[in-house]
Formats: sequence, structure tokens, C-alpha cells
Amino acid sequence: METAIALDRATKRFGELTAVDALSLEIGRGATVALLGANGAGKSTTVAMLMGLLQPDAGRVTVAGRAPRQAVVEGRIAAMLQDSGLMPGVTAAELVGLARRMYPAPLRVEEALELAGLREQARRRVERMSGGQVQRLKFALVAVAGADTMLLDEPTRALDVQGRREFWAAMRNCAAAGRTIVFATHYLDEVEENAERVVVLARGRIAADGTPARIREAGGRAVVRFRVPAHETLPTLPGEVVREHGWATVRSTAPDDVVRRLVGSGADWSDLRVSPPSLDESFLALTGSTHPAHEEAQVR
Ligand SMILES: Nc1ncnc2c1ncn2[C@@H]1O[C@H](COP(=O)(O)OP(=O)(O)OP(=O)(O)O)[C@@H](O)[C@H]1O
Repeated sequence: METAIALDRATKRFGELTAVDALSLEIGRGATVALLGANGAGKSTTVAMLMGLLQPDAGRVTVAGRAPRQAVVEGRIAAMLQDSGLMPGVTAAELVGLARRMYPAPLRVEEALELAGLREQARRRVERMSGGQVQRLKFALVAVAGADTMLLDEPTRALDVQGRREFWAAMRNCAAAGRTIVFATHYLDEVEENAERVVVLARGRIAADGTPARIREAGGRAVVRFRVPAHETLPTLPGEVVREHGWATVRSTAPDDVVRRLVGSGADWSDLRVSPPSLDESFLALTGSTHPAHEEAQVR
């Protein structure tokens, strides 16, 4: 498969701190990849190196086989960075039209707005747009580049559920058109739904790399739950057992063994159910962090 992005032992230091630590990663063309990691894991620094905004102190970074800056100039890669502002007083179509002039082989303004789901809002002024529309306009500003690779750094930060849904629908339009998309996020549900590959970063290194399902299984514990009377004695089960209100909950990396022992025990249990490991819990186990989410993610 053709390589869209390659980092070869890329390292970035800020004084004493190593933000990205000999990171090696290859992303094939057309892939949709999530970069996951706690605050400070090195996601934004990696994105900045891929855009040529930061130079690695050691190692190599290439985009479409070129130096990142060259790839940017050639319009092969475009990014939606965190907290970028928008010029007020102009319409969505005017702004996308301005951005379009920077690229050698851009899309038409209408195409970019269509991809971002903003066809109806083409003539709306930037300051009259909702948070979700603004975020999709930022996406249109990236999409108009017509680049094969798009980097999105926390694109749905602070969006409500509807805004996030609309944003990812726009992103999937681009993915379906064969673009390579790499996005950094803290929202694990977005990863499950929108990425075919997840790269988990911790302290500037790769903690895990695989499909969302594999990542879930790599670090997570399944949950086995069943009804059991409070006085009933249970056999020793491989996992962490919590009993309350007539239910037992077992968190285990070996759910089959839990069920086998229960069945063999003759204990008086019922209503057994097994749930797969959650990505959330796996993430915590893999990164050793407290919680992957920003405050705003926790209140959702
Ligand atoms: N310009 C800078 N100067 C000094 N330290 C920096 C700079 N940029 C980033 N860092 C540090 O490098 C580390 C990695 O930061 P980075 O922004 O890449 O993490 P992140 O995974 O994107 O985090 P977040 O989820 O909070 O955006 C952090 O410890 C951060 O404080």
C-alpha cells in the first residue's frame, strides 16, 4: 500500500521534556486513523511535525514521500489545527474561496461546502454560524485544499452531540472519497465509530496500535454480571468481584473462565450477561492515565 505518512524514530524535545520520543509510524493512503492519548501525550506535536510547523530534533518525518513543508506547498496535506480563529464579516463561501487560492489543485468552493454539509449556509456570515457550523466551516477550509491527507486536531472539541454527529458525517464523506484522514481526539466513542485504526500515544511513544476492537481487547477487561442471592457462596473467580443489591459484577481478562467456573460451581446464579471490554477502560490501562477526557468530555 502507498504510504501517506511516515515517521521514522521522530523525536521532538522542548528543553528537558521529550514530547515525542523516537516515534515510528506508517499510515497507508486512504486510511482513517485516530490518534488517542491523554493530555500532553504528544498528539499535537506529532501533527505539527507532519505539517512542517515543528522540525524533529532527531528521526525523519515524510508526507507522500516528501519533506512535510514540501507536501504542504504542493497541497498534498492540509490540517485543521486546534483553536484556529475565523475571519469575521465574510460569508462561508467567501472564506472558502479565499482559502482555495492558497492551493495548487483545490476543490471548487461548492464541493468543499458540500463535503462539509454547508451547502445551505454558503451565504451565511461567519459570526452568525452555530458552533457546529463553524467547526464544519473549518473543515471545509481544509477540504478545499483537495489534499490527499487531512490532519484534524481535536476537531469536535466542545461541540454538542448533534454538532459532533454532523461533523463526522462530513469527515466520512472525505474518507469515502479516498482521502487519508488522521484525527486526534479525546472522545473514545468517536474513535469506535470513525476510525479503522487507533494509535494510542503515551508520553510521546506508541502504547498500542490496532483496530478499535483490538485496542479494546488489549488493555480492557470484560464484564460478567449475574444475579446471585447475597448469602450464596461463589467459587473463586478470575477477576475483580463486586457484589451488591443481589448482583455480582466480575471484571476479568478471562470471561470464559469466569463463566466456566460459575457453571461448574452449582451456585444459585441467574440472568448472566457478558459485556466486552470498553475502549475507555482499555485506554486507561494502556496509558496508565487517570482519564482521557477533558473536563467538557466528562460532563457530556
Ligand atoms: N511549544 C512548546 N514548548 C514547551 N513544551 C511544549 C510545547 N508544545 C508542547 N509542549 C509539551 O509537550 C508535551 C506534548 O504536548 P502535545 O500538545 O503534543 O500533547 P497532546 O497529546 O496534543 O495534548 P492535548 O491532548 O492536551 O492537546 C506536553 O507536555 C506539552 O506541555
